[in-house]
Amino acid sequence: MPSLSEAFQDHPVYLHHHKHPDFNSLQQQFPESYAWTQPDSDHHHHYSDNTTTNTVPVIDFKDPNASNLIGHACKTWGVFQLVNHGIPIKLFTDIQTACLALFSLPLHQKLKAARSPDGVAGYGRARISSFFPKLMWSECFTILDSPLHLFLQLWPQEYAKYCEIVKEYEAAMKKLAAKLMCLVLASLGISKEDIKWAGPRGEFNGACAALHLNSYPSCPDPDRAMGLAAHTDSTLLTILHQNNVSGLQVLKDGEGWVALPPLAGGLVINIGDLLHILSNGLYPSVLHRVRVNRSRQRFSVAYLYGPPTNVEISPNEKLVGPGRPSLFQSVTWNEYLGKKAKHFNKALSAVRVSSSINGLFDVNEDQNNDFQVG
Ligand SMILES: C=C1C[C@]23C[C@@]1(O)CC[C@H]2[C@@]12CCC[C@@](C)(C(=O)O1)[C@H]2[C@@H]3C(=O)O
Ligand SMILES: O=C(O)CCC(=O)C(=O)O
Ligand SMILES: [Fe+2]
Repeated sequence: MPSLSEAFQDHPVYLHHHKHPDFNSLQQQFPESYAWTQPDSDHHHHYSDNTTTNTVPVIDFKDPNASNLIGHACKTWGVFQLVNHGIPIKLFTDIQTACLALFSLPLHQKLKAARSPDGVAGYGRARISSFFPKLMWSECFTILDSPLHLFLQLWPQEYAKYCEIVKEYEAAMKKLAAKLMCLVLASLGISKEDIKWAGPRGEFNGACAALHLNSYPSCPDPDRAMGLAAHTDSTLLTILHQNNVSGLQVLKDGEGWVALPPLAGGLVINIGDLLHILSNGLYPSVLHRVRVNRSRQRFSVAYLYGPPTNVEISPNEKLVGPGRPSLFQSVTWNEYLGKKAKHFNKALSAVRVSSSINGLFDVNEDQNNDFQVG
């Protein structure tokens, strides 16, 4: 089975035209290369958090009705917050401590574990940076399975302690993701028997995943900056832990950008593009972005969860029938990551049956690669 680390071999991303940021030296100044809007531009009106009263659903995992609630949240939002999931708080404090230790290292040290242009794992800026003319106010670190080699570079003495934290965190996320998959699929009328790689008890053992640590330093001009530009994840689902600093927003039809305030001990679960495909378009992969603020550094830990890299994902046959044509071609995760690397937010349209037959693109696709930040 090809590994996730090979996903970008044919689509290297060279970010050398912008130097790596040293945010420690940028605390006082705000270079124009990070400015997504003009000073006092009209966009400022759109910038303030939406005053909507509509909020992202919060779901109690122990609720006997959880599957229905999850189904409703996935269909209407593509995202929800999960509480009472049984993951010990200590795991969150540990992984957040690891984030702080990692991103506080001097830049030259972090660069010893830099991600290569055709690689997935390591330190750098978000891959999607290459699609934008402006820099994002963030840095990230991606881990596939074991971080041993990378952590040895970062912490020649203390690597073992941080490796252990990552190992425990990944194991807990893997279990939770499998449970969530069962509930999400059940809400679509799909059972684990319908998914070949689910395994007899729905353990989804062959699943692939990446752990993505994000740091958003405090910013001298947050209104003009962008922490992480609007994107969807290519995953089946993503499980995100944020420290107690807000910034994450999701785009809701007819509402605009809606903030997802951090809930103590809560997790954000969002649908990714592959589940959008598997659900034959019933569950939207939600467009999300991160804004930054003037005084507080924000950390987040995303567990990007997908199928074994060589498994073909296509609309489930239970969701296809007369009057309900299959909307997507079948695609493996690695193939899809390749499309994402090439087309970014137009990748879903690129695997749509209608667009490939007619050479047409979705009517709403133009907005998806838009540079607009409002
Ligand atoms: C498995 C992966 C999904 C991801 C690319 C990656 O190889 C590891 C990083 C992931 C991430 C996180 C930030 C947003 C995103 C679009 C990106 O550029 O890197 C996602 C990728 C994705 O879901 O497509
Ligand atoms: O930092 C966040 O809240 C979101 C991060 C994210 O979207 C990602 O890592 O894919
Ligand atoms: Fe994301």
